[in-house]
Order: sequence, then C-alpha cells, then structure tokens
Amino acid sequence: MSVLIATRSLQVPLRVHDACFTSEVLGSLKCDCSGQLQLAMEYIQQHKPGIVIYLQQEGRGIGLANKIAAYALQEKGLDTVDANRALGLPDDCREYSSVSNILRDLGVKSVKLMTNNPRKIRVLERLGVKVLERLPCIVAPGALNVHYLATKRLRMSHLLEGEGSTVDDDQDKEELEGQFCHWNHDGESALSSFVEPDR
Ligand SMILES: Nc1nc2c(ncn2[C@@H]2O[C@H](COP(=O)(O)OP(=O)(O)OP(=O)(O)O)[C@@H](O)[C@H]2O)c(=O)[nH]1
Repeated sequence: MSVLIATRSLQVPLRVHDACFTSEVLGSLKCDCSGQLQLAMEYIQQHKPGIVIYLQQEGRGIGLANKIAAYALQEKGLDTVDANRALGLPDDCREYSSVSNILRDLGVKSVKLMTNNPRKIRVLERLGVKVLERLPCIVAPGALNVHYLATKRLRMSHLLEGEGSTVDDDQDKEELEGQFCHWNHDGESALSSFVEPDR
C-alpha cells in the first residue's frame, strides 16, 4: 500500500515502512515501529509532497507467527537478533523491489529516505532507487523498548544518534553479522522451520 500526498519527481520525502501488527494494531511498546510510522506521516504532512509505502513484511519479513515465536524467546532473555537466529530464521528477509516499481510508476526520480537503517538505503539503491539524502526517523526510547533500540544500534547498525547525515556518511558502517535476505524470493524458504509469512 502506498499513501501519496501530491507528488513531484525530485527529492521526494519517502518512508518505506514494514508492517508491525504488534505495535501498530495491538499497541505494543516493545519496539519503535508505530512511533516511526507516526513520525513519518507527520513529517510528510508538514513537508508535502511525500510518500509512505507500507509493506506487509511483518517481523522483518519472517511473518507474524514467527515473530510471536521470537517474542517468546525474547521473554526468556534473547535479544531481537538472537531470537530470530535461535529459530533458524534470518535477521532480516525483507524485499523491496516493489518500492522501486512503485516509484518508477509514479515518475519519482529521487527521494529523501526516512530511515535509520543504512542497509535499507543500500538495498534500495541496488534496486535503482536514487536516495539523495537520509532523513533520520528517531523515536525517543521508552522503558519497554530501550534494550530493543540498543540492539538495533549495536547489532544492526541502525543510526540512532539523532543526527542527520548524507547517504555517503553511512557507507563505512559495520555490516550486520549473520544472514540477510538469504532465501531467494522466487520460491520456498530454504528453512524447514519457516512458517510462510501472512501476506
Ligand atoms: N523479527 C522481529 N521483527 C521485529 C521485532 N520488532 C519489530 N519487528 C519488525 O521490524 C520491522 C521494522 O524494522 P526495524 O528494524 O524496526 O526498522 P527498519 O525498517 O529496518 O529501519 P527504519 O527505516 O529505521 O525503521 C517491522 O516489520 C516489525 O514488524 C522483533 O523483535 N523481531
């Protein structure tokens, strides 16, 4: 789904947001997803035109059932990365080719991407999306997500220091250890324990 508030072709503010049923529908405070979506919508309202592309890639692509299983392990002390790995699931298996198709369809030539995730920028650029600038999308930590946010910063290279940056500044950030997108999106997962995401 994409939400579009008028359009122009250059330097369009863009939020590429992946579904988080637990925070966006159930109101969970364990992550920052719902707050980020809210921030992005508010930013775009104030800096029209802009686009929010909302993708059904719950749990960084592992699906809701697997994410709930990962949450059960997090209750036992594993962090968000190790919980996925303990289930034999990838750290992140999201796929963004639809974003490049939507932007091409809309005639958008370049974007300012609202994200703290340098990997998301690199993946989109590899798909041909011209990311001219990164707009930080930082939600203040709360008691229930402070550890989760620290894990995103320390283990997933998210830029959560609060400063804006150009895309080039982000290039020398540490690569995430472990798997990323390690199943090909044309067919079945290579993982026997994988439950197909609900799309
Ligand atoms: N597997 C897993 N997924 C989670 C967890 N908490 C939130 N998510 C999912 O994480 C996704 C959002 O990814 P994030 O890592 O928060 O952020 P990002 O999209 O990579 O980066 P930003 O653009 O900065 O938001 C959504 O699909 C959520 O459903 C968790 O503990 N485990």
